[in-house]
Amino acid sequence: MELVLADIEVVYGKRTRNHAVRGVSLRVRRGETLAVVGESGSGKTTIAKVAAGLQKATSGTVAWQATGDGGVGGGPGGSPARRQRVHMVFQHPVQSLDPSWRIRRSVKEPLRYLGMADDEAERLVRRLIAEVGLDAQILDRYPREVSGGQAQRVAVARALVADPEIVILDEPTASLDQTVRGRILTLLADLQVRTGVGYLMITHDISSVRRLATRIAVMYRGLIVESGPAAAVLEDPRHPYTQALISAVPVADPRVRWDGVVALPRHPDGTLAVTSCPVPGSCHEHGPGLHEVGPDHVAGCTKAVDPQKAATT
Ligand SMILES: Nc1ncnc2c1ncn2[C@@H]1O[C@H](COP(=O)(O)OP(=O)(O)OP(=O)(O)O)[C@@H](O)[C@H]1O
Repeated sequence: MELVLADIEVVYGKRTRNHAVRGVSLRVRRGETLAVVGESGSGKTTIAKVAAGLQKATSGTVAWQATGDGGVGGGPGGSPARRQRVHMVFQHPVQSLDPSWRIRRSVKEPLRYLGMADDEAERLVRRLIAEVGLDAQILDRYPREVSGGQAQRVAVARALVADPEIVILDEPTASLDQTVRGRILTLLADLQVRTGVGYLMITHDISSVRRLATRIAVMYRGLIVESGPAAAVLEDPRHPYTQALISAVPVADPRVRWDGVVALPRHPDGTLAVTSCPVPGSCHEHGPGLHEVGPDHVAGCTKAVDPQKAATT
């Protein structure tokens, strides 16, 4: 199955209208990881919430399409009674768990919601807790009694317990230290191989992108300005904004985040002053639209600058 967002617009506020997302289209397939990257305020979390059904789009559609991989909708994959289509993992794992519930209850909740009998739910919960590398004893604890890394493993177990098609990861490792971050990324990658789950990952963290992404969508001021296979976008970025983002992060230092730390130069009106931009200031509103720059690789720049050419002009 494929989650398809088409032409999503989100405008916050009635009086002071904030056009947070402008005509965004994307798709996430089972077994794939789409990383949505871009600086703070570019609309990534809003897109994640729309995809998860937690935020209504002002216009556009969110739909599931069959891809013939036997997912939800009567195919051979999994019992529909155990299936949830989409689940979200948030940035702050401890805060995302109800403090008054033992871990067992939090992980079991999606199954209870689906009406599963308690003994079957208990069996599944124990299996998932083992799969995320935790001891079953943790089920009797409260969130305040576990570490941030353990809480994120619990959140991943809870996200996967109802066998979703897609898990939305909103900055899944941002609040964790470097070592724990690496382990959670390994866990997410393993679970994807084992279950075929698809990930829509919102992140600032370039090491997460390099590690997990099969596709990358780059957002700038509510627009997708480039998207394509991860290797193509990382190695041959074509939009000046993507080029600026990638060149601003030294590859050798995975601790450097893709945002906040990176101060990109701006014009007084807030648009980016990217030196390789061929038509500065032309991308204010809906931009020039996306066009193909490589196999399955699109960029929304009038010239979709060739980095080598840009360097010599
Ligand atoms: N509930 C809300 N009400 C009003 N404006 C909002 C709301 N949520 C987000 N916004 C605005 O929408 C724009 C996009 O925000 P969003 O959180 O989606 O961006 P982001 O790329 O996820 O940023 P960050 O990385 O900081 O979370 C921003 O201008 C933000 O201020």
